[in-house]
Amino acid sequence: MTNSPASQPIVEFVDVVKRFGDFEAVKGIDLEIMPGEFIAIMGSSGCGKTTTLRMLAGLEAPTEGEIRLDGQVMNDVKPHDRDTPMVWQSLALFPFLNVRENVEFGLKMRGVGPDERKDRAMRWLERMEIEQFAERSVDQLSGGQRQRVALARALVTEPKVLLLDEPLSALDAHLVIRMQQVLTKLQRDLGITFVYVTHSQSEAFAMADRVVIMGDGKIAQVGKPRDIYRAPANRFVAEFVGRNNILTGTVTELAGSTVAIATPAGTFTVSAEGAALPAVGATASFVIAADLVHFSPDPMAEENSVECSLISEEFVGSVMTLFLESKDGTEFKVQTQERVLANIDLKATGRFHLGWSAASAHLLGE
Ligand SMILES: Nc1ncnc2c1ncn2[C@@H]1O[C@H](COP(=O)(O)OP(=O)(O)OP(=O)(O)O)[C@@H](O)[C@H]1O
Repeated sequence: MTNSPASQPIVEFVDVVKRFGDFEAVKGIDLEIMPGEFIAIMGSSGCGKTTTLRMLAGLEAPTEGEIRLDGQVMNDVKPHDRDTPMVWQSLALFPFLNVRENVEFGLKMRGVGPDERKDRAMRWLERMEIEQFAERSVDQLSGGQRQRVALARALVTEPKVLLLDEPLSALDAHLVIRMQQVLTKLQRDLGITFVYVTHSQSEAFAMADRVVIMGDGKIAQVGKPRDIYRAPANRFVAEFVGRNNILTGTVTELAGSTVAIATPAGTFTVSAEGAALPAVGATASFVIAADLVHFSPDPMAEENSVECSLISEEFVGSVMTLFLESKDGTEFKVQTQERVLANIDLKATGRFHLGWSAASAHLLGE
């Protein structure tokens, strides 16, 4: 468990670079993680997220920069001398040990005696609700049960930081949701810092306090899930997060902190609150989250509006996404609850007016 004062980061990356030969996999990252935070590192394949986690675990050494744990530089500390166990997709449970022995393993390595080992392992198996399988061989367990054994094994030594590398990616969709709940509850109850690598936005956004978006070996944005979704820092993050409309045009007017941008689909106003104001004549991009776009078969009194024809619709759970196109061919996405559409015959209506406020549009940085 952590003894760090809450205001001191438990993990610090200071200008960390990792090169494999000539190839730079991690290109100078700075990141502070606070005690008790649930951090998700997210990005597409090859962006360097696993390498970042492996450096924190001590499985790779940084080429440049410093990694600190609780204020101590860890660059040359071996994995087993760190308080940062890792749980990953393939689990790496020992097939020749039973469930309880797997959980006891880390304690045995630390010289804890057999009675205490057994007690502590059993407590963790109970906590993970798998104590009835204690004497079973690990290959007689389901995927979800194995995942719980792996968690119990990592947590039995009461680490300061738990590292998780795509731990749910081999599980069925329904089990993923169940294990997400188990993990978030566990993290809250224990107050341990979790650093969780995933390529899945839904996993990252559902569980993490803050999400780190990585692209091409660099950190593109760090923030709360909601802030990343509503206010992506740049086009890369906006595209990665998806479910939004990204428009680009020329700045035609500045009025206070509102910017008018002429795009092929029309001229729209965007709030530049908190962002650097672009110059008139400059090219600028902005994003409007699909769920902040209103729509109606009739013209609307909104700050921004555009007429579109409906191309297709997608229905997932109770959420409906409409794909539309303005006269010039710009695509728009609108997301709404299915019940809102209950009284509209989409196909017969065909054309819709979309509208949004300047405040719900967000100016993108470089
Ligand atoms: N040991 C290694 N030797 C050479 N290149 C490596 C090594 N490990 C990783 N890389 C390269 O570094 C880059 C980043 O790899 P990393 O595993 O961190 O990506 P990732 O974001 O976790 O991707 P994925 O989601 O596919 O696991 C990749 O281009 C990868 O091929």
